[in-house]
Amino acid sequence: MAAGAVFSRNWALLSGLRYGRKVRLFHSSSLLRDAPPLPQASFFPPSEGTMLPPHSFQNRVAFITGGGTGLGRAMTHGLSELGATCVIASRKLDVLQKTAEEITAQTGNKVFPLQCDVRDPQAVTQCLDQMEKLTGLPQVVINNAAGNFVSPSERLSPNGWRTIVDIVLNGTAYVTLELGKRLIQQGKGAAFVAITTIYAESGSGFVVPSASAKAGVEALYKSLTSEWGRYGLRFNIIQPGPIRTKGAFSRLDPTGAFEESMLGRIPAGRLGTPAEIKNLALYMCSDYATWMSGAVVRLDGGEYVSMAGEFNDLRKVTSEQWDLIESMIRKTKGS
Ligand SMILES: CCC/C=C/C=C/C(=O)SCCNC(=O)CCNC(=O)[C@H](O)C(C)(C)COP(=O)(O)OP(=O)(O)OC[C@H]1O[C@@H](n2cnc3c(N)ncnc32)[C@H](O)[C@@H]1OP(=O)(O)O
Ligand SMILES: NC(=O)C1=CN([C@@H]2O[C@H](COP(=O)(O)OP(=O)(O)OC[C@H]3O[C@@H](n4cnc5c(N)ncnc54)[C@H](OP(=O)(O)O)[C@@H]3O)[C@@H](O)[C@H]2O)C=CC1
Repeated sequence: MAAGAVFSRNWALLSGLRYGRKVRLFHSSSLLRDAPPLPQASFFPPSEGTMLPPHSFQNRVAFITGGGTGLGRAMTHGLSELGATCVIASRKLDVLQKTAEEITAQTGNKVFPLQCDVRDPQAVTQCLDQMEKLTGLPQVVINNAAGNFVSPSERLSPNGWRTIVDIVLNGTAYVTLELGKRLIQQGKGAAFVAITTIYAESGSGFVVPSASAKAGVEALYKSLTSEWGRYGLRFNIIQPGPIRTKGAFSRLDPTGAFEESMLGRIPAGRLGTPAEIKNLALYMCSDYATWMSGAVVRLDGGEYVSMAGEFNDLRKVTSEQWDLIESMIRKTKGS
């Protein structure tokens, strides 16, 4: 389908019309179904299992911000399954407790929930004090907590900007710097991973605070790679493409109108899954990746390069149209 047609259909959706019916404009609406994957997705089925050998994180401690939901929960589950004692931290203690209980019951390894708003440096210090008492310092640190919403930039208030930058950039900095200082003082090494996104590199309209903050996180991690390698600390970055989690899609595509055009841009023809991020994060933090530091790995089914290539829309040209185009090109003589 032509890009214009997809846009018109999305626009009709935003106006409350789909397939000629009025629908409620909520992400959770039963009428607003998830867009189906494209046919080529059958070549690229996601694997849900955990990739590394059993016990890969035995006797290790992992600290995961935002570990109660979405991608953070998947990474916590994987680490716990492979033997790690996990500490998960975010604002909503009830959500953390439920996740911690469920994962502990499934894996037999302890998951500790700690309440912490990463925007508050004092809360971060207190949370890490509590963790040190419970488990000691971690060998694995995943900075995954984030806030985001789509909004025209002219509608952003200073507090809207500050909220996102505080969670994403300042929160990651408070956690990373405080843990780094403690690890250095105790002479202990660790693997840090930050979850950013594909538009940290390109920037993106309508998510400007998030794009700015994620770019800052990448600069922070690349800088510390150089400075703190000598202390046994390594830093890597994952840039996920779109993955349907409630936290992300309720704030980035609340009507469900844009999922179809997202899929059209992804050469693999489907969204990513939390398990795919889990397996990459676990590899990055494992003993198989001790030479990996300062890496930025994009995991997006090819979406980023597909959006960037000038001529990529020629995928829509039919074989008959190519016959015409080719004959026109071949008829051209000289410059
Ligand atoms: C598709 C591929 C790329 C995808 C990338 C995905 C990246 C992600 O980061 S997805 C992660 C999404 N998850 C979350 O955002 C979870 C946490 N989010 C939240 O808790 C909230 O959404 C929020 C970030 C807003 C923080 O909540 P909090 O209660 O602390 O803040 P509020 O008091 O509600 O709001 C603070 C100010 O922001 C303004 N604001 C909130 N929403 C909007 C909006 N939709 N549009 C414009 N402005 C908004 C709000 O009005 C406050 O400002 P002010 O009124 O001036 O006080
Ligand atoms: N899903 C996607 O398509 C993509 C996601 N990402 C990134 O993946 C990561 C996970 O996102 P996802 O799982 O989708 O979304 P979620 O909303 O499920 O995850 C965000 C987590 O951050 C926590 N959090 C938010 N604010 C704070 C705060 N102030 N202090 C501590 N914790 C906080 C939330 O917990 P609580 O509410 O309890 O505080 C929540 O668990 C994020 O870094 C996001 O930017 C990147 C690209 C694509």
